[in-house]
Amino acid sequence: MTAQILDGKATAAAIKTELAARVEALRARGIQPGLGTLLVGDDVGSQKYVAGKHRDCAQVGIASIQRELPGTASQEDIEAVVRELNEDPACTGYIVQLPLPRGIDTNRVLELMDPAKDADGLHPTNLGRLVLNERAPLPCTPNGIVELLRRHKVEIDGADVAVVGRGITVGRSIGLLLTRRSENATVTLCHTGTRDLGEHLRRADIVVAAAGAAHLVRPEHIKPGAAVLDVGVSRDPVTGKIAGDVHPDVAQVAGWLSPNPGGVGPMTRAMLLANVVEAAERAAGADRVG
Ligand SMILES: Nc1nc(=O)c2c([nH]1)NC[C@@H]1CN(c3ccc(C(=O)N[C@@H](CCC(=O)O)C(=O)O)cc3)C=[N+]21
Repeated sequence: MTAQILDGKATAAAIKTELAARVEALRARGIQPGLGTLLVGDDVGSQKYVAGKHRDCAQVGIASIQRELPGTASQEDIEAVVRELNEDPACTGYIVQLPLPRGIDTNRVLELMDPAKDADGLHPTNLGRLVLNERAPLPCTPNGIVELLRRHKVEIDGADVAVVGRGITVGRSIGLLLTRRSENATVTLCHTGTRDLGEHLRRADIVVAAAGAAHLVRPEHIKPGAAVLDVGVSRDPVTGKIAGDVHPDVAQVAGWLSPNPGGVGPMTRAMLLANVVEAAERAAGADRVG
């Protein structure tokens, strides 16, 4: 038996179709959602990601606002663009593409963003709201993972989840989503200081591998039938090829496996669009109340 595929590409396409209908409804009321991106420097990978986000926007009817600064931009230059995007009514949500160049205080830039326009769901205010169970844009990758599991009817309620990696964008925030009453999972956060990673992985019904360590999660770590999500991206030091955190042979043991690429990545992008649409809907609702 090989694992069933958690098909992020197809699921993201379905979500985009749903979002297109919501955008259409907003536009019928005279509201045009717009996603802004701020890209600093000329990293080819970052340029590619940002271009992909604008392509996604075009597909669902969201307008694009593209801002770019050279890699030599100062803290003040970057903050000036953030202030502009905060003020721009055409921009209903935006992201500052990470990483920012060396020497830039990233947290100071992110804190300057209007939390109501935070399409990544990673603004400190919004992470705080998540802790407090208040409505807020949700972090895109964790939200994409939950949505991918839901739409494949993988049982989350009561599941033991092992998360590998304590990065801000995935590891540290996904437990906040999965332990809400609506998801009801039990979550263990593993990291490089975890004494016996295998012990935690072997008891997990769901494994989220987000460490950025090539093929760290191996078939002998996986409980037969478990759902495994491969979030990591790293370069194999030997072959130079891009590798996920999950060894390919895990497919022989797992019940569900998200491919990489084609799994969590497209879901992250779909959830970014969802945050933009929701922010525009929220703003429209606030308008109505006056
Ligand atoms: N403010 C900010 N927000 C981000 O969300 C953010 C960021 N900065 N910096 C960089 C990382 C990386 N990231 C990816 C999202 C989707 C794919 C994705 O869809 N990948 C395709 C691969 C296809 C391709 O390479 O185009 C897949 O997994 O199938 C990849 C990478 C978001 N990031």
